[in-house]
Amino acid sequence: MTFAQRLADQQAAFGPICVGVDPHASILEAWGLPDNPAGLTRFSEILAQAFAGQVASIKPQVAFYERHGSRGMAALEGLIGTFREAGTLVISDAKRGDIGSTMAGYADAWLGDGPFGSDAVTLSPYLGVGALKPAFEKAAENDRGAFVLAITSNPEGTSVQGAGDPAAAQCVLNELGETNGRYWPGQPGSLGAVIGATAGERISSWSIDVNVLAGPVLAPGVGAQGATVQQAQVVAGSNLLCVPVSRAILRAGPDVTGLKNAHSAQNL
Ligand SMILES: O=C(O)c1cc(=O)[nH]c(=O)n1[C@@H]1O[C@H](COP(=O)(O)O)[C@@H](O)[C@H]1O
Repeated sequence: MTFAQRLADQQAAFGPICVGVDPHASILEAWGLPDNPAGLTRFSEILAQAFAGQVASIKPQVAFYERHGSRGMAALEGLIGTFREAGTLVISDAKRGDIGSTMAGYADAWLGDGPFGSDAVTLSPYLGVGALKPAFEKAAENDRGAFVLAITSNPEGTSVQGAGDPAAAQCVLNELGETNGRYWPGQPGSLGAVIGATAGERISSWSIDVNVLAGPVLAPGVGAQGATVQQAQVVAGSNLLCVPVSRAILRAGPDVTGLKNAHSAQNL
């Protein structure tokens, strides 16, 4: 089954809120855990108790594992394996992007069957959407997905993403839509876009058509960055909406019931 279909099925059962797994030093401290690989492992165990098999998806931000070197990355491998075994989709937030030949290495790492193999990965299109082709091919071959940055939740992206007419962000969405149509004709594609829940005004002022994507939209920015789930619904247009929420959920930890309630409170 395609990633797009699996995401739709999971969200029909559990709702569109994806648990953002961002173990900032301050979150570990608030949870009474050390800022080291053992702390990350314990953090993952608590998250698994609260959410494995009980939410549609999680989005681990790999930076917070990378900062602890190989033992940090081992904790990430454990997290990915535990959640995928429980049937929860894992969207690894690695924001990769490089020339095609190098991209093939990233595609193997994040969309293959190795230790970081995930259901989907986030990608950056600055080297060109076409340069990401090895990841798109791997996604099609292995029933995985990708979310490519289009209009990010932070204000600093505006000068680059809004440049040109049509805006660069529209060009990214157009190329993704064409590629979805080629790999997954007649059905929703598994190549998604990242469109911040905070991006409503930019979408209007740049005259962006998000529906050309015909794939899922990952809309971060809800909670700590000030946007609401209703704003996220607007930016996704007619595409399937997936809403990652990190700090606004994790702040309720380490109490497992508190975490579950914080997830439900955001859900539609
Ligand atoms: O790709 C992302 O997930 C992402 C894109 C974007 O435009 N803005 C954005 O905040 N993110 C990520 O989404 C998460 C947001 O975290 P919270 O603001 O705590 O919910 C972080 O992991 C960010 O790296």
